[in-house]
Amino acid sequence: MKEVFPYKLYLVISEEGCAGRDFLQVAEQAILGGVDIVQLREKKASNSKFREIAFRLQEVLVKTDTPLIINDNLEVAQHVGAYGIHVGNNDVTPSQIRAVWKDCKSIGYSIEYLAQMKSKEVAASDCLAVSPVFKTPTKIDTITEWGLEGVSQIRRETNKPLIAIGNMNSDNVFEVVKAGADCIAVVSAICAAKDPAMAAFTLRNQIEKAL
Ligand SMILES: Cc1ncc(COP(=O)(O)OP(=O)(O)O)c(N)n1
Ligand SMILES: Cc1nc(C(=O)O)sc1CCOP(=O)(O)O
Ligand SMILES: [Mg+2]
Repeated sequence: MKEVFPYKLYLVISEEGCAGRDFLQVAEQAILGGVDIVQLREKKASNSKFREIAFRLQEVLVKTDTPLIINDNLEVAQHVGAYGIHVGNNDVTPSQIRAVWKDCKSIGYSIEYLAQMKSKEVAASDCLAVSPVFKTPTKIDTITEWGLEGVSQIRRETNKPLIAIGNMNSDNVFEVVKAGADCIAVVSAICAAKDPAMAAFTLRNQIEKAL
């Protein structure tokens, strides 16, 4: 049987986050290096701009059959025919998404409190983000810094695929996977790297070593 979420290295990208470099080239290079799923996270774009950027990214991703996840925006996700969507506690809920987007292949949901684990929203999700594993300047409106013990604690509560996010880098991904993560999601470790392909390759190697 095909695994629902076989992905190991998850790039979260925005046009602005690539600091002047062409974000499509960054995505392309990252995939060459070992990224196998990409999320477009455009927090400030209008719907029409978000759609336009998503279509451009989708054109790059289809060449390698790499799934596109849209952050937050259900309208954009459906419009571009994305693989799935990622949402948190202040967004449209996984159960609302499930009710209206019948062929959505992946709903990701951020876990910020342990109490969420018993919720119907976790039940409606396909994969869960440990949000964040470590504090990060890339996203400062976070609540719990889970740490390695938090990853293991959430692991014990679910068999759903766990995505670790927040300050993930080549020095810590090995132990984060050992603690129970199935997939590592990054922004800076790839988007701010001089060589995104090499950065992805190094991260992927560490992940594979830990599995
Ligand atoms: C893979 C992944 N994990 C967590 C998040 C954070 O989602 P959320 O809590 O909704 O915060 P914003 O990204 O919307 O600011 C994510 N986007 N991706
Ligand atoms: C998009 C996002 N979500 C987070 C969460 O904790 O839910 S942390 C984050 C940004 C991760 O960036 P970096 O890899 O640069 O630390
Ligand atoms: Mg969100």
